[in-house]
Amino acid sequence: MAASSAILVENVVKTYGSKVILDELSINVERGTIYGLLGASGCGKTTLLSCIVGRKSTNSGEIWVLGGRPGEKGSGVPGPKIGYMPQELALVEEFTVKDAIYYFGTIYKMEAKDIKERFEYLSKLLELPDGSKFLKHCSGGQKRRVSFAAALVHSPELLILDEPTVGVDPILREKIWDHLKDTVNTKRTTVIITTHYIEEAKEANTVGFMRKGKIMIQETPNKLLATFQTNTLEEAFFILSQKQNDQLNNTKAIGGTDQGSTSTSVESFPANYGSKDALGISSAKERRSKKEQSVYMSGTEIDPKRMKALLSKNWTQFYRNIGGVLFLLTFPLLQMWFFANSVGTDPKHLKLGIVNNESMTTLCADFDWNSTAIQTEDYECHFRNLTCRFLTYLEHPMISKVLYKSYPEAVEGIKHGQIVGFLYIPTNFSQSFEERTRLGLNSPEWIVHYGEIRGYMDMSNRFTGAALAIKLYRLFIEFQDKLLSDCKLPQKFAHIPIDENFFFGNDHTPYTTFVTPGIALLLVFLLGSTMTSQIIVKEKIDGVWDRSIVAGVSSLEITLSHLSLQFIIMLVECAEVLLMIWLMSTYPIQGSWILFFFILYLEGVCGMTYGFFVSTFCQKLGEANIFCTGGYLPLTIICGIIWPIEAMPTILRWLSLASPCTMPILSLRNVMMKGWNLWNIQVINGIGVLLAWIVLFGIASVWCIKIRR
Ligand SMILES: Nc1ncnc2c1ncn2[C@@H]1O[C@H](COP(=O)(O)OP(=O)(O)OP(=O)(O)O)[C@@H](O)[C@H]1O
Repeated sequence: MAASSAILVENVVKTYGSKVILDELSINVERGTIYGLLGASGCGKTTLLSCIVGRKSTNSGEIWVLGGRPGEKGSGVPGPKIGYMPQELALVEEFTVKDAIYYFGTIYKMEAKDIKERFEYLSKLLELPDGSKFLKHCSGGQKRRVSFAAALVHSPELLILDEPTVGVDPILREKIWDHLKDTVNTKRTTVIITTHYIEEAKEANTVGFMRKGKIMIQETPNKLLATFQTNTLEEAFFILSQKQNDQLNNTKAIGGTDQGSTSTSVESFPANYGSKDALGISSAKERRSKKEQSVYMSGTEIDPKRMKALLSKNWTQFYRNIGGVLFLLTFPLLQMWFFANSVGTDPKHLKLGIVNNESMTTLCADFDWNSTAIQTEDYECHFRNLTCRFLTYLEHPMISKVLYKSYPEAVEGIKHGQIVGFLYIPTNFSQSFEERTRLGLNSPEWIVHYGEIRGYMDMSNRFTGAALAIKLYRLFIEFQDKLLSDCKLPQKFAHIPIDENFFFGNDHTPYTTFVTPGIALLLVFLLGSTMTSQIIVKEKIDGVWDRSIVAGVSSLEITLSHLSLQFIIMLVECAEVLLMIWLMSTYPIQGSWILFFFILYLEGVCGMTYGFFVSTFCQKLGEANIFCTGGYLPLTIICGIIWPIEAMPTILRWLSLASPCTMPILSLRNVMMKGWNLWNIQVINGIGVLLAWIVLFGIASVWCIKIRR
């Protein structure tokens, strides 16, 4: 009777974009009955069930479940009143069979002894694998039975089963139907079940035939067979489908659209169609706005028992995934090690060509160093064989000398990538250099010309070209220093007239020191965003997130349970990064280690909130990866560790400063190199930017969750 309706769906329309999935669909499921929802693949059965359990919102129409609207406060839906078995397995692969049943039992707030009893009962009934067997080692059919048991564990008032018998052998299938009929008869449980095995729906009290987003008919199986005078439901379904096609074609032929409802569905709708009054639905409830409904749906309750179950699930998932644990814990160490050993140190063994026209380089082997600069009694200095003397300065780990006979040969060497540059030493270099030194500003041009060594660099590789050019310049200054000293002249004349002095590091402070804070922050941001997005998107893909929500867990509980574990992982990862900086950096942290760690950790948390935001709109792991790594690359480019932000166009500079990395990098660098403390305005700015992004990503995530339902 109408008063006993468990589910009432009235003129529901659901679309995905412009595609109509549920087309003014109506069904009525009476309490204490089994309703078999049949239809071809893709006709919208799963979508309908998702709307009934509150997983999906509708465009229009009404849905009432157990006297309330799904998602409405106090309706109990989603919640423990429902036992939901989705089409996907929606189980945690790292669980054992027993873990899976206990997890759902706990979030349904069952006592441990009751869960144990039900587990034993369901193990026998559904022939579940051994309780200690890992789900990832179970067959597809075994997993489906575990999933089915998880929906039954708390003996719910309403069972919503999406193809529970797929992959189940015929004997067990019969057993399952016997169990369903038994619970319906003894406990007045209501069951709505979809199946591809049309004939097994004969066991249902009512069968609804669904096609093209509509219910063509809903009747008792016997009545259907009698009406269509067939022996099987399959034949009845076939006749009805043809009838619907004919009607749609006729409607089109007279200028209608195929969106109109078929007369079949209207005519054959049973008379005992439930009324909202009979379901005890007040008009006040009806007036409740959709907005209010969706606010509740986003879920803000926190229940300690459920939180415990969720935390335990996440922890089990984490530690049983050995590959994941190893990756998360070793990645920061490896990354920092790679960085410290590959960035900032001088290049080695760069091939430098030498064209020595002054003296054959082979003769340099036994040249006399002391005879290269001889001071006479009139305080003049005479140079001989300076080339050989200079070449001793090129015995340096960065340089590997390659001798060339002529200038054109050396040019060919550069062109063919055999050397990264070459030095050309003219004939009479020593003599010309002496004249040039002696005559100074009065030197004729040809003396200047022959008195200099010419360097040619391959700048297609700017790193090696520039590094070699700077090194040669410095080595020449050293060479000149010593030469002037041998000539008893002041060494300062060897230098350009600028006296360089340094604060916070010096001329030799490695590039690594400058770039370390940036690399560390970018790394933890990347780790945070990928870790959070991957874990959450995977949970959604597996269906565990939605299934937990249908079981009554709030989104906030799931989010918090995930984040709390990830906060701890991030703590360990940041500690690893700090340890590596301590071990490998040649420049000790001048400021507070605690402040340094705090900024690092905050950056990781910012990455996590970004990852969470990404997970709210990504359906696939690959998509989430693209957003995380795709966001990381521009951040790296504009954060100022590759090139100064002062060199950027104004708009880009502002964009860089507002990004979640640039200001925090400046703060961290200043804490490290200048010893700034928390009260320094630049440090505060860096922390402020991070906090602002954390809040922004949080707000954007909540907004995205709401609009995507
Ligand atoms: N998130 C989505 N976005 C766009 N289209 C979707 C989405 N989910 C489902 N659909 C489409 O909606 C239609 C109905 O899908 P649904 O899963 O409800 O069918 P079904 O009857 O349960 O099929 P099956 O029996 O194969 O499970 C399909 O055409 C499907 O491609």
